[in-house]
Amino acid sequence: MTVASKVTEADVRQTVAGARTIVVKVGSSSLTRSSGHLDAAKLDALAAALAQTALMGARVVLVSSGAIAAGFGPLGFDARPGDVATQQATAAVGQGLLMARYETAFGRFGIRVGQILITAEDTIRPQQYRNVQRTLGRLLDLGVVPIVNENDSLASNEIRFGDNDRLSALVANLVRADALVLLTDVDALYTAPPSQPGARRVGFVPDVVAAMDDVTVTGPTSGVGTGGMVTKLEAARVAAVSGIPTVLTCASNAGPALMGDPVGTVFAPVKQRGSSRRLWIGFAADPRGTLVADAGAAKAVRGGRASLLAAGVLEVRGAFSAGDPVWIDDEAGDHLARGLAGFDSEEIPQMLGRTTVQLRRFLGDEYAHPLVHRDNLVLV
Ligand SMILES: Nc1ncnc2c1ncn2[C@@H]1O[C@H](COP(=O)(O)OP(=O)(O)O)[C@@H](O)[C@H]1O
Ligand SMILES: N[C@@H](CCC(=O)OP(=O)(O)O)C(=O)O
Repeated sequence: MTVASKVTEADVRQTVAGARTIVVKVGSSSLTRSSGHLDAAKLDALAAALAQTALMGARVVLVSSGAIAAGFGPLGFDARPGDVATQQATAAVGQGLLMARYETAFGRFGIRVGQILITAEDTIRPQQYRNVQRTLGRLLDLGVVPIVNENDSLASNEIRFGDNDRLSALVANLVRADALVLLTDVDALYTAPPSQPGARRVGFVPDVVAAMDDVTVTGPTSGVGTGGMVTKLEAARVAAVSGIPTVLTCASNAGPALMGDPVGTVFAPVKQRGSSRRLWIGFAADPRGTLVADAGAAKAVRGGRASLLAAGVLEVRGAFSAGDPVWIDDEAGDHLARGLAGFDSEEIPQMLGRTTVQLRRFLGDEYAHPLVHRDNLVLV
């Protein structure tokens, strides 16, 4: 949508109702019973609401949690496991069961589903990023509803999304969605956790960045979900700065939310859509190291159109591989930008302070490249 200076709730709801491409995220808490086990009736109801939207011509991507919830019962556990290794094994069992349920549920409407499992690590590698983007695009062209989850069984503890909220915002950005719908176990955002006396429902958030200071949010309270309201606001923020409106409500409101009815909380986009690749670099994962720019390089990077050349870098910190996200800091230690490194951290010390001509002469053609190319760099 075009972002006017005073966008109203009705404008944003209308954009959601008319969205051609929609990413819907459903949390574990909305797919489970109070025991934490998967609730097939809830899953069926959600699939029915999404199928209706898809049959009306929308391109729908579902980001679904629930692998661990679906897996622990069949494995004989009483509750969701707490340790990472058992969670990963449980997700390996549960993910297949979850997909089987979705296949049946969408199949009733003649709709095919396709599974995409993503690790945070995948999302920061340019090749993988393009592959995910291309596959999702092709699935949507084929009329399939892609069902995305974090690849829990392979994700490393250090670098993982954990919750699926931020992943859904990144997917929305990747498929250039017109709307993001976050379905959870509360009907809306409240000014404080709903269990607190005096918490008021918020219907419209014109500026999510400003709103983050005005509401009190906590992590999960259900014992099933992972990120709570904190990561949902973060997802709404990522979507908003990607130019995408977000609706947050409970899963039973999925149908009305997609129709643009006044349910839940709607977040306006805060600026025009940026390049999805750049946004991805900006939000996908935590930087693994730092390149310290000298004053000249810092000025060039701040200008917004320059690559970071080895000639202007004083120091490299941290251990990372080519393609990993890194901070670009100035000499005072302030962050200037995030970017994807062009080289492994071990290769960089010999390159520091050298011009492109010197790099070619002393180290060879393969080193005559920027440490971070401007296409892979986002100012912070
Ligand atoms: N300000 C708030 N407004 C609404 N809900 C909140 C707020 N702060 C915390 N919460 C809690 O966030 C929970 C949803 O997060 P979570 O359990 O992680 O869900 P999901 O599994 O859908 O990701 C709600 O059950 C609610 O209790
Ligand atoms: N990837 C995990 C989801 C983790 C989780 O609970 O996320 P969420 O419900 O979004 O807080 C799973 O499928 O079990």
